[in-house]
Amino acid sequence: SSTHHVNSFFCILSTPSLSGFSIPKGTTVITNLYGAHHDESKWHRPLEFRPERFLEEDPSGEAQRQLIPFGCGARVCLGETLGRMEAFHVLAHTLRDFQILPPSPGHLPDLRGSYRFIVHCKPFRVRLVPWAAAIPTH
Ligand code: HEM
Repeated sequence: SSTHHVNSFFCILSTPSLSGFSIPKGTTVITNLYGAHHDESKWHRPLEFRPERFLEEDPSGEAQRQLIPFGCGARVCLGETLGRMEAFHVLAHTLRDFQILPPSPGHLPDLRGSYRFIVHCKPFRVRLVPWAAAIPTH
């Protein structure tokens, strides 16, 4: 959920305190999106792969309250609508047309990211098998 490891850098112009912390004018502040998305006080077992937590009907509602991959507030990502639309279309079309399989059975990618300004996953291979090839026609 955090492709951006951190948000933009903000320079404090006049706010004397933020969430109870005094921050001197002129301080550069970098918010930690990865930290916000892995905070155990906000997410139930944040490191566990449970995609269902992002469904609207998830009873805990944690993702609805805590997920901020595009940042928030005055400097929220300007491309959020486009980004969401693109991600939806690319994923939906890929999953509609292909089965995504590991290169060999049980050979799964390493899910640990490589953390720079943007989180990258380590290079891995998959096999894209067209559904048409898997479904007999008669
Ligand atoms: C999955 C795709 C994307 C993600 C996860 C993403 C995430 C972010 C994040 C976290 C920020 C910083 C927000 C903050 O500091 O509070 C940001 C800023 C920004 N993003 Fe995106 N973004 C995505 C796609 C795009 C696209 C497609 C565009 C443009 C077409 C775009 C344009 C911008 C701009 C202009 C800003 C700076 C806004 C500002 O500082 O006022 N982003 N984005």
